[in-house]
Amino acid sequence: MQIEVEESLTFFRISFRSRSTPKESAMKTEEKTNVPRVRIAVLGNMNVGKSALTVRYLTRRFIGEYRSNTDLLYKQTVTLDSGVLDVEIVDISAENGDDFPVEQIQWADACLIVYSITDRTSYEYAQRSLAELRQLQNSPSAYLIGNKADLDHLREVQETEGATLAASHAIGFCEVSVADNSPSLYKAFERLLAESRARPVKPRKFSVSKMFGTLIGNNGTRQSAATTVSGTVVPCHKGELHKLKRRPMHHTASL
Ligand SMILES: Nc1nc2c(ncn2[C@@H]2O[C@H](COP(=O)(O)OP(=O)(O)OP(=O)(O)O)[C@@H](O)[C@H]2O)c(=O)[nH]1
Repeated sequence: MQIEVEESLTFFRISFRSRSTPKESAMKTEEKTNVPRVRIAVLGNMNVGKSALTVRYLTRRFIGEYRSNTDLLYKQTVTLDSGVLDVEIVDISAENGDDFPVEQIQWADACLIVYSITDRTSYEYAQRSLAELRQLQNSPSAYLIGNKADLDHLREVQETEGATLAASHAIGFCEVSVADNSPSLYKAFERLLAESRARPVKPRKFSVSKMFGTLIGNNGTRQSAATTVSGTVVPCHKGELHKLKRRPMHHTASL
């Protein structure tokens, strides 16, 4: 089954409307003043599950086929134990070729590098990406994820290989199954958010004209301390993302 992006977004928008009254929305806007922001780039070869993983984290849902040949920017507000955080996640389309997406990575405060344990080529892509990342000045913090752990019978990459690669770059690593809703996925995001939490910022104006849809919160199965509040999805065409400058990172010990 293939779900086109816009169909999915319509679904999310409907769900969002039932959640807040205009008064509540206004209050949320006010509360958002000075909300810290963290930007995450999700990087990996084609078909490793980048979109499924991003949507799973933000909505707790698994979308089997999420077809998009452009980068998608997700904006979401999450509540962690220590407070509210604006999270922006760019799901980098691998269909734009093999070039390392420097602009997207420089835009981000943190980078999730994903491969599939069933696809050695995707592991090699992750290896190259980590090597490229290391070359960048002021490179974002990173985390390595081996996805599709439910397909152990098709495994081409051993867990120790992922762990060794991550250790050689001094970053975190876990294997997950986005399909099976592995709790480790949420821990990976939370660790990245904790490492990359941005400092408080001035209020921002969201571009309604660019707002293609709305992502909703959870489906009642709370997986972690993070609770999704509201969000938007913005398709980012090549060259658009880097116009948004990265703000200086503000590291905190914990959220
Ligand atoms: N078995 C299994 N399939 C998964 C898992 N995660 C994603 N998939 C499937 O893998 C395929 C690719 O998932 P996507 O999320 O579209 O992957 P992507 O990396 O965004 O792909 P591109 O858009 O090509 O860059 C889809 O058929 C998903 O249903 C998982 O944990 N287990």
